[in-house]
Amino acid sequence: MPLAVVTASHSPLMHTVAPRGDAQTAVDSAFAQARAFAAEFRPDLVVVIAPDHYNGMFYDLMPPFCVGTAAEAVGDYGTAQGPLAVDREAARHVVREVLAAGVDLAMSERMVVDHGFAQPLELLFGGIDAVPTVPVFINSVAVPFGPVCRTRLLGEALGRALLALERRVLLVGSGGLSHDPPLPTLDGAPPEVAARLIAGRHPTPGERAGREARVRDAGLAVVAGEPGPRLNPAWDRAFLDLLAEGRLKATDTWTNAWITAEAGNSAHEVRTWLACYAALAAAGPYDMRSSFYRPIPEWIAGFGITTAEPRRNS
Ligand SMILES: O=C(O)/C=C/C(=O)/C=C/C=C(\O)C(=O)O
Ligand SMILES: [Fe+2]
Repeated sequence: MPLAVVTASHSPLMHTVAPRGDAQTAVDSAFAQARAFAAEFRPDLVVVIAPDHYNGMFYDLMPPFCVGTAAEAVGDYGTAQGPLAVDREAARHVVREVLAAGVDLAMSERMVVDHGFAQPLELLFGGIDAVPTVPVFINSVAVPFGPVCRTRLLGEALGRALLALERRVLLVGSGGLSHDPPLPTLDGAPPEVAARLIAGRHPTPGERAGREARVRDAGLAVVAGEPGPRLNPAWDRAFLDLLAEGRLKATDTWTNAWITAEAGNSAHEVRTWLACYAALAAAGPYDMRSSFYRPIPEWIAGFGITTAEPRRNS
């Protein structure tokens, strides 16, 4: 049974900061195209691969990869709060098979997720609990990271596990591309920030509002004419080309320091895209069906959306 892929950037600023020109319309229409692709594929399982931003995963125990056999969204940046419709049996199958393939990953019976998971579920399917889901977390924010090839191998193992299910599985990758939004780092953090990064679960509504306001203000500063964090459209386009041409192994030589220097601290979120495409490649040659890209400084994001499916016999 087939696999298919949709990947999309997410942004906490998407619904609160208006970008210049026609960027909003262009993004809306690219999402409409991705929605139509997903609807036509008729998935009976959606595997969402996404990062977290210190809402569910903290430095008290930070896994590189984790599958949720049950999951709840915190409801940040205007996304819904509540349980995801996790397909528990499929999630447990994925954990078993990926571990058996030699790729270590954690499992959570109470995974907590944020807008990284919720935004694509809402934008593609209309809600966080609208489709049977297996949530797969890839740490893309909390350094240190393992080598990029580990993510590719995770994707390959995931793809093989999903093929064995004999279901119509849509993989959704969330995050990237080049971007560096304001996110605290543990190194050099003042004690109260470090405490939040280590175990900042259940913030008060005031604390959450403060965090969200800081990110929104960064976007509004760009709207007001400040330069904002650097994006790297050339790097983003090269990554999109690499995916379209199936040259996934080329990322094995990428170092984490190089990714950060070229594309920003949060560019590591492209690991979610790499895992999706590696999973799809496990089913054989594929074709990218659509590829949208815009640098959107007001959202502090090189913003991309792609769709892909196995190559059809001609
Ligand atoms: O300041 C904080 O504690 C949290 C900041 C965020 O959650 C920022 C998120 C940014 C993205 O998800 C992005 O990919 O741009
Ligand atoms: Fe993010």
